[in-house]
Amino acid sequence: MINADIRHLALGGKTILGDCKLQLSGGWTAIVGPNGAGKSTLLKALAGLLPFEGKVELRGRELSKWSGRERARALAWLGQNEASTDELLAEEVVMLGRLPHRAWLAPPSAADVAAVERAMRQTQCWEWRARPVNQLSGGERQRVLLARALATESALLLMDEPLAHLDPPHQADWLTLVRERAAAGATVISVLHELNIALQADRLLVMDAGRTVHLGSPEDAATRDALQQVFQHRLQMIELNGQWLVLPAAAPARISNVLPLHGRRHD
Ligand SMILES: Nc1ncnc2c1ncn2[C@@H]1O[C@H](COP(=O)(O)OP(=O)(O)OP(=O)(O)O)[C@@H](O)[C@H]1O
Repeated sequence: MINADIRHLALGGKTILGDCKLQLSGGWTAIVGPNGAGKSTLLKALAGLLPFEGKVELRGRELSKWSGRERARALAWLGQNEASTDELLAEEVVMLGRLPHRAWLAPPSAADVAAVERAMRQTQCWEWRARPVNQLSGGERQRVLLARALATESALLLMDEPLAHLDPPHQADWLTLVRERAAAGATVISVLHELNIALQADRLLVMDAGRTVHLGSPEDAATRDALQQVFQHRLQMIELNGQWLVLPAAAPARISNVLPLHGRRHD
């Protein structure tokens, strides 16, 4: 459903991306890599928010040929540090996700209102729908922005650091939501710093120095090798009950003391 070949992207006269390729259809893909690798920039390019040399195709048609409205319906975007909607009420922010579905200046339809309520209940922010976003905590605000993305009901969700400010129970809720959307046929692509959450994705897209270096399942040893390589072998990777976990290599390896006998390491 999304096919990209970004040959060159520059910002401020500096090359940021080169040789970024991906082809994804369905499922959840986590983009991971070191600071400055170009993860956020790649996600913005996939959303059509930055110019570049190369192409991004959605459903076989170049993104640059989609109208703004078609694009806004086709993909939902959750960015980092969005402050432009701070003066609005939480419910108004989520309703922005329905704009691409509405006729010019038309009031929200019953379907729009229902989609907003559904999304706000899914991210548990319905209770504070009448509060201005600038009075919410970081995690509460993030849940409103996530609801806005969900309310779009797009088949493609692009999320940059969606877990920012979320506590562990809400991170787990986000995982459930993403899995539900992927099971319903959506393609979810998220930039994640939390490698332990990223390792639960269907696929990891590993980036380094402005390039995509590997795309594969967390279960594949080659994917974990790519992770070790881009993080300079500074990860301890441990398999616990069928799930791979990561610790910074500099941290004391105390978890090995509590590993069951079948625990495996991938250094
Ligand atoms: N507007 C800009 N002008 C010039 N350079 C930029 C601009 N935006 C980003 N960069 C640079 O592009 C590179 C990639 O940035 P990007 O935010 O995509 O990385 P990232 O992998 O998401 O990083 P992080 O993990 O630190 O969030 C960085 O070196 C950054 O300094």
